[in-house]
Amino acid sequence: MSSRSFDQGISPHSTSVLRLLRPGPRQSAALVAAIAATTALPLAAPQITRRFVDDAIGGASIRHLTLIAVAYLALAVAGQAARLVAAWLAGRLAWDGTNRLRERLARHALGLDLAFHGRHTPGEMIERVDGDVVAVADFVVAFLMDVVASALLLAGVVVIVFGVDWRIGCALLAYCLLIGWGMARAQRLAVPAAARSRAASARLFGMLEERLAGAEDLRANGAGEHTVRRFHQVSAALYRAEVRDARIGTTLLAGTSVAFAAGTAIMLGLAAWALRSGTLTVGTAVLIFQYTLMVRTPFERLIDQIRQYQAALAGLTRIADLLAERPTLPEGTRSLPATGPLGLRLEGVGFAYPGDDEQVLSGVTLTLAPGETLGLVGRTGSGKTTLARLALRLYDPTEGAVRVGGLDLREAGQASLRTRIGVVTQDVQLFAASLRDNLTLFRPSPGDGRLREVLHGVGLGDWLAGLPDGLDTELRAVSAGEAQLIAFARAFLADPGLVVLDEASSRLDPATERRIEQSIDRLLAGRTGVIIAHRLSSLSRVDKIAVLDHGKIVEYGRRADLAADPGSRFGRLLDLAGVSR
Ligand SMILES: Nc1ncnc2c1ncn2[C@@H]1O[C@H](COP(=O)(O)OP(=O)(O)OP(=O)(O)O)[C@@H](O)[C@H]1O
Repeated sequence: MSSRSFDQGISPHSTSVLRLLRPGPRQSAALVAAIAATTALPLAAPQITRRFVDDAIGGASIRHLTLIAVAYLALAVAGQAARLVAAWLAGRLAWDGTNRLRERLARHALGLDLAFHGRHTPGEMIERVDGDVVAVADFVVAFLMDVVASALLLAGVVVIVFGVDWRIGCALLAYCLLIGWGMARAQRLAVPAAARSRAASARLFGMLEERLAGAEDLRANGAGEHTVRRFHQVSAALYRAEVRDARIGTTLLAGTSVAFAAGTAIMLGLAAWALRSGTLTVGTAVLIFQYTLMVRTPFERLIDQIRQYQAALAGLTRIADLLAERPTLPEGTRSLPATGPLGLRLEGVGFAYPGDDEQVLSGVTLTLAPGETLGLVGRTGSGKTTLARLALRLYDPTEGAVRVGGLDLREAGQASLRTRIGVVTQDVQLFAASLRDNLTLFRPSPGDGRLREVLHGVGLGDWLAGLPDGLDTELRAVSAGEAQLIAFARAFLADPGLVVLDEASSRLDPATERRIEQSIDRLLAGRTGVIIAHRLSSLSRVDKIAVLDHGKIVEYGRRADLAADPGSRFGRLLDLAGVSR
């Protein structure tokens, strides 16, 4: 692997990623020393063998020969110890670097806006933040341990043999170059087969994951047999790819072994020739033989790293691309009013999702005074959730402006936005963590007293009392209703001035529904609210109604006025549901 191929493959962004993996100066110095020892100690071993052989032939005493043998043993042990220390140091370096990089990527990914996350699945992000990072870090360790140490060892062997006999040195150098060239070429044959085998394996796992996730639907619809047949086909494709990969691998291994054996025989022949012509001693011939044997392992390691290098380079590029992603929503610098309810005003708002031509909202104008509540009504796909997302500034409108507390949301800073505007979605995300962490979302707790008070406030007092470890209980099986109430409790804790509420559309039991209704009333008291209403009963509490149809407001006004208007859509909706106006 030449340094040129490294330079060609690594972009400036990737270089900045590698900088994150760089160890401190003391760690680097220790590693350099350990790698130097890992290389130098094995290089010294054949010198001792030469001495032993020549001295033995020269009739040295048993004591003298034993001492040389002990020195040889000590050298071997020291070489292994140095390798262990270097591997440990390189491992530490990789772990530290991996953690730094993973943390940086996770923070970066969390800071990117919804438009980005809409384009990338959670699985893809996990692969980036974990899989790619590990591939890169592993390569860094392997690079230091295998590439650097192996290259040093090879160079050392060639230099030493040159010193012994320049003609044999030349032959060894030519042999190394030939073997290196041959192995690199052979590797090129192996890489596509290995890639095909990995792709087949990814397909199998992707299919398994998807089918297992949908197991309930598949069984309910009697699609099990078809799924198993498909599974069989994908497994067969993996088998074929693996067999091909293994066949190429075995052939290459056999070819490499023959090439090394031939090379060793030639070097041995040269040494024998030099011995006969009297230019070498027997010990030196043994030394050359041993050095020739030493070239095989570094070569194999180097060649193996070419394959790892491809994977690491691909990972590195993807990591760098992710780090180069910038939030598309520029951060404002102003703050929303710190206390009290916040008014909401949409002025001629139009919106299309990034990369999508479809106009999801157009010409939406409405006003909510501080403390007022708005019920958003409309058929599925009419744009209710999208409108809520704009009020939370998860996206910016493509036309018009969204103002909260008099401030255009584009001018507001993230911190103020996230504390002053709260959201409760129907898709409540609970984490495998304690109830306390689920309430505070891992932020410093405002105190157990306050948490208990809020849980009582949303009607979860009895539930809390029944939990084995109270606030420290790890949340596992939580019902949909309880999850909703926990989400209300989160919103209470943040004490926002504007609350966006996407009501649960699924049916809950009457008792839970009542508790949720009560919690909504408490949450909205003294706050401005936008409710995406799925239950008409929720609309009894709102001040205003906006009916959305295909992204346009087709009816908007005070609830009481619309209910009283015999021709209004809202009135007809109430009539249809049998709810009194
Ligand atoms: N992330 C997205 N990217 C692209 N288009 C989207 C995205 N989310 C929603 N849409 C599209 O925007 C339109 C409005 O969707 P939206 O979810 O706002 O409707 P909704 O009224 O909330 O529907 P529901 O009542 O089913 O939740 C739909 O045509 C939908 O396909």
